[in-house]
Amino acid sequence: MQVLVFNAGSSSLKFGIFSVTTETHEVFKGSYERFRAGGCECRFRHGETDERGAVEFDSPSEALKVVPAALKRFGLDAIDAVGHRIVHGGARFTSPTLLDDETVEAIEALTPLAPLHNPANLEAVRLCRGLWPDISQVAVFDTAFHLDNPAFANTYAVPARWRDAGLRRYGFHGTSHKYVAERAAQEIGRPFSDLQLVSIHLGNGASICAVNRGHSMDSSMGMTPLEGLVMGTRSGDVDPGAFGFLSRELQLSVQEIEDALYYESGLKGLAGSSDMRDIEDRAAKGDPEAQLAIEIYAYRAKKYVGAYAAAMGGLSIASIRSSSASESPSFRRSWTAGSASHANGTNPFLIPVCRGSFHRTQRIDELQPGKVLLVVRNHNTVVCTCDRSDDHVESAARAASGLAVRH
Ligand SMILES: Nc1ncnc2c1ncn2[C@@H]1O[C@H](COP(=O)(O)OP(=O)(O)O)[C@@H](O)[C@H]1O
Ligand SMILES: CC(=O)OP(=O)(O)O
Ligand SMILES: [Mg+2]
Repeated sequence: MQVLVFNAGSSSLKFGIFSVTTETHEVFKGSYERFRAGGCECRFRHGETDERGAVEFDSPSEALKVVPAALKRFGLDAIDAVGHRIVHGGARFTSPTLLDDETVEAIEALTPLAPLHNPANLEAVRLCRGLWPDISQVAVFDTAFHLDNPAFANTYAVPARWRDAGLRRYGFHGTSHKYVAERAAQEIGRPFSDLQLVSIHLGNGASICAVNRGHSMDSSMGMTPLEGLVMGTRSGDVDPGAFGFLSRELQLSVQEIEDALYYESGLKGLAGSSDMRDIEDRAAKGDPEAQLAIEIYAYRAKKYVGAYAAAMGGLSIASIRSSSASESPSFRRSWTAGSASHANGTNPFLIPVCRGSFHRTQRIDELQPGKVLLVVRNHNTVVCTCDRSDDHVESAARAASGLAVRH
């Protein structure tokens, strides 16, 4: 079965064709990213072909329209099912779901809780439903993995009437965290259900998940993908007291504050660009603003790792799925800063929060681009071989093939 999969993210459009039999095998991988006014970068990989180029689209939505032609050019337009990564599935979507008018409408209703994502995800759904009305379209949800988080982790300490209205924590990047955690367990040959794992996902959106003995226990994102880590354009954690301050001092409306937290904050707010590659270039030339932005970004992530290790009562593995971790020397310096072992280049951030010592830790500067690093306590360290862009899409391909067969 040939499955087309879309991950229409906040800063990129990724898609792939999977051949799904007993094994799931990616036969084509396409992406449009680094959108700027007037253009973006594209890449298509198929067999021996690895084509890179610059094209004129200035948004993922523009790029989406040419995907069918790109697939046709590679002779890949015979499709049996389509899988879509959908970011917010609310409390309703607990598992992969066939898309029809009613489910699409329900996902659309969740747009206020994921304004950067659900509209982009649904554009891909609409395009595919228009092109292939008779083919099963399946959604997999970032939120589903976290839906059984314990109440002490997913409840905000706010008035009951707010909670009754639906104010609660969800968590995102669930397909990625689950995929990486399962692969981590496989790599070290231990049951998933035995491990206390912290999964660190650093992309344009970024989150950390405590995966406790096979289940998501907590994650740094909340009701929306705005809480938690510093991201490309999103602030992550900010004192809620900021709303009153900004309203009184700068006379900003709720909408203005929310827009700034989603679109103008994070790395962009700190250093003028949302892309770690730009900031790394400037940091390497000694730009203090860029250096501080990277320090803040790394520091916030490290804080969550420590918190989750403490919350789970231990830590077997930390995994990092991140281009910045693999390719930004300033990030790696900040990540290992503040530790006595810094001098020998190990990645010691876990030591203060773990009992015992590390048998051996992976040098973070050995992390290969596109790979996931696992830091394993009392085991030989393993670099897991999953590609950083496979996590959401592979989950979607499996789900789509399963549901399409049953449909
Ligand atoms: N070579 C690189 N070096 C440093 N950072 C990178 C590199 N490639 C990508 N990044 C960072 O990762 C982000 C893209 O993450 P990704 O997860 O692919 O996007 P999305 O969150 O839109 O799916 C970029 O915005 C950039 O900050
Ligand atoms: C949920 C989220 O932040 O997704 P992305 O990383 O694709 O922006
Ligand atoms: Mg992403």
